[in-house]
Amino acid sequence: MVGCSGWNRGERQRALPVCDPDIIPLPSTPQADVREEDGAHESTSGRISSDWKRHRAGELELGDWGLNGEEDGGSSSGPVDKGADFANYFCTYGFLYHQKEMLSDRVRMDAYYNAVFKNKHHFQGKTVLDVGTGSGILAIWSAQAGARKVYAVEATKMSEHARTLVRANNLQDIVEVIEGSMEEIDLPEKVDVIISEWMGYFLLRESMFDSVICARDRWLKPTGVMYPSHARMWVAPIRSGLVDQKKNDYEGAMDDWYGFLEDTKDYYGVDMSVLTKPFSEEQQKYYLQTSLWNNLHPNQVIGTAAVIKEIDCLTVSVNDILQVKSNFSSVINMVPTRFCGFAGWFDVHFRGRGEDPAQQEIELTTAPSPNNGTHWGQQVFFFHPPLHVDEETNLNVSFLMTRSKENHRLMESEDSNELLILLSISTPCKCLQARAWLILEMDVCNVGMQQICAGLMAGIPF
Ligand SMILES: C[S@@+](CC[C@H](N)C(=O)[O-])C[C@H]1O[C@@H](n2cnc3c(N)ncnc32)[C@H](O)[C@@H]1O
Repeated sequence: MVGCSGWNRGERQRALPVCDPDIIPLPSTPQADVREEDGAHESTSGRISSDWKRHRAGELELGDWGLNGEEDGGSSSGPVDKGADFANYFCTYGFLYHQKEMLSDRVRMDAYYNAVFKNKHHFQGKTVLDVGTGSGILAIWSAQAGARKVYAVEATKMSEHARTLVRANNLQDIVEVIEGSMEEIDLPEKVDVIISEWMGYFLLRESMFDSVICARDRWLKPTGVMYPSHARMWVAPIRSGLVDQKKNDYEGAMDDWYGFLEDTKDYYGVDMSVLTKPFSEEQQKYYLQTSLWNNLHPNQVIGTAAVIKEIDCLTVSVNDILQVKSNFSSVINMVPTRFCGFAGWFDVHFRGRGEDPAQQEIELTTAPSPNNGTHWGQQVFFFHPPLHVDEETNLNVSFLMTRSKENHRLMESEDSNELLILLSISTPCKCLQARAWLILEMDVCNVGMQQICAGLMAGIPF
């Protein structure tokens, strides 16, 4: 089954992802601009087109691109079904419009450009492997920075455009574009540098880092350098007007349902009201409690941000990223405000390696920013209803995010001490999803309760 349009309702809900249409929550949905009470502006607009955001959110179906599941982009690997993997993940990377969206992300581009050209010593006379070269941009920069040889591996037909671009820039003697899956191709030699832009939403979505790890273990020399070299995941409490919009949307869906019940009874003689509860639960699970993509303004972050995962790209294993587990504290640092949920984002660093460091370290961050948003934005998890909190309220948070197995069920949990909130985001990418628990314990004299616990279960896109 390729997607499922059953969830489409205007622009609010999206097709269920391909791999697990029955149980996987909806992808994050770019929302309309909403203004907070204090004027904070949550924008999902900007440089990045909605098609791109929808792609990275995994929302587009094959039909949207005029492809069918039989087409083979030369793309798959391992145990993942090749057709599904191409349909879910690789197909859109084969389009120029789509590569252009990444190439138009100035924060991303400036970071990689500076990382390469301010650290030419890592490239001059060296061999480089670009994992997932796309248009070939990172391979071309590597060659321009002085690399002796660059292997540019790309799973999709974008490899043909990359080859054309390499030739047009007269770098064909240095850059060799190889069409194929990183896991399946062979190189004639080991390399000094692996460069790749593998980061998905909330860092680990897309599971592309698995391919980079595989490449590193097979092809990086013992003295080799990773670009980027380090990555971190962050979480922080937020306020947001979108929480009200989501609630209104949910109530609108229920009003619509009641109208539908009346019509069905009046016109067709069948009383469907017995389905009201499952319909409502479906709406809650797959819309109300589904996390979403957003570009937050920094003043919507209402407490200290915490690092929940640190990755050394040189040493990390796939096992290390199957789960993200963290206990952290956050202190509300804003005058009485609404605590609507959490936002997650990431940064990566280009530091070289211990004995061969960068001359100039570069950071690429996707944190909320007034004017330097990225196409990654932030992933937002809401509570319903939001809580009112005072300055200096302590939040003690346990975070557990696990890459899901195919067809796993969303977890349910009952605990009398906990208010369980199920939030979910989803991905069709590589048939891998994840779920996350976020247990929130608050020091809540300010809100007049002893303890509030919230659980979060999310299909985090890996
Ligand atoms: C996020 S894009 C980055 C493209 C380009 N490097 C850039 O920075 O603009 C990732 C690219 O990697 C490719 N890719 C992902 N996994 C791959 C794999 N296992 N083997 C080969 N290519 C892969 C995708 O098709 C896509 O073109």
